[in-house]
Amino acid sequence: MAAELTVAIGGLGAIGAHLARSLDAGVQGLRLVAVAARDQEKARRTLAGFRQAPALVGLAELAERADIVVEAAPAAVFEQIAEAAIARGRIFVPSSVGALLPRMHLVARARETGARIVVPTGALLGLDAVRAAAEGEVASVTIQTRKPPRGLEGAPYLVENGIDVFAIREPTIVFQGNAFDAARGFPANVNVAAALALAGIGPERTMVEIWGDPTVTRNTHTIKVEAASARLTMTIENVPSEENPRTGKITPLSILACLRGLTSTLKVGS
Ligand SMILES: NC(=O)C1=CN([C@@H]2O[C@H](COP(=O)(O)OP(=O)(O)OC[C@H]3O[C@@H](n4cnc5c(N)ncnc54)[C@H](OP(=O)(O)O)[C@@H]3O)[C@@H](O)[C@H]2O)C=CC1
Ligand SMILES: O=C([O-])CC(=O)C(=O)O
Repeated sequence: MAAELTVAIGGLGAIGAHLARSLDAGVQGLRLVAVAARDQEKARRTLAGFRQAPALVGLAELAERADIVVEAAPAAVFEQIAEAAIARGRIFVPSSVGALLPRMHLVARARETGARIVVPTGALLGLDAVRAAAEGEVASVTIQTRKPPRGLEGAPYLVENGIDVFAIREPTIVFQGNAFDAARGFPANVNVAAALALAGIGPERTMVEIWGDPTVTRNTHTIKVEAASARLTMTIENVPSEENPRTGKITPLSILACLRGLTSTLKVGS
């Protein structure tokens, strides 16, 4: 039987709190040992009913406590969590994947320390097929994201361009460009585009459209891939989570599935 891996989570919001609860309920081969949050009182309330409460520690300390460090915090504190985890040679599982794109030196650093960076599929789908296609020739990869306008609120690109999401009355394209620029302009919104770029042909060639769409109630992502081996068109319609409408409910579930894959005897999907 595979040895048990310990898990630490940075952030106890829509993703982190859900994931922490699931791990506390018991997952074969994984044990939650530490978490970090900003509001310590709120974190204590979240952890109050746990069967085995994890230690509440600072962001940089997560890496000292566990084999796997899951980042589930705002992109602004990504580096603090990532650098410590990679320096200690841990398995680093990022949620704020958009924050990884401009920091690819972390991958080189991980190579030196023996750390691994495991990007979960998150709120997206089909990264197994994209990775397979990218082993051969790929002509193009595009992703179209449609969100209820309030789910885009506060994105730096919209602020810089004077776009008021609350004034959007009909489906409106608010961004068109590559995944690198999308991640910079929408750091809390298009982690999915960043993950797609890393799975396939990179952030410069992966093209992104973002729509503010008052006709949708779900965060909807459609990927199209034109490859020598296959043509893929896939759509996922994510139910926004109560805690954070920008984040689809499937995200913590995807990370849990990813963590299970790190220890399970039977692993399905590439
Ligand atoms: N890869 C993917 O497919 C997806 C990725 N994401 C990304 O995942 C990340 C987390 O998302 P989500 O869970 O919805 O975010 P939330 O805003 O719901 O939660 C963020 C958590 O981080 C904590 N936090 C904030 N600042 C600090 C700090 N300085 N130290 C410790 N903890 C801190 C907050 O603490 P407190 O509660 O005390 O305020 C909160 O618990 C985001 O970057 C988001 O964009 C989201 C959806 C899909
Ligand atoms: O990509 C993201 O950051 C989140 C998202 O769209 C979703 O959860 O559907």
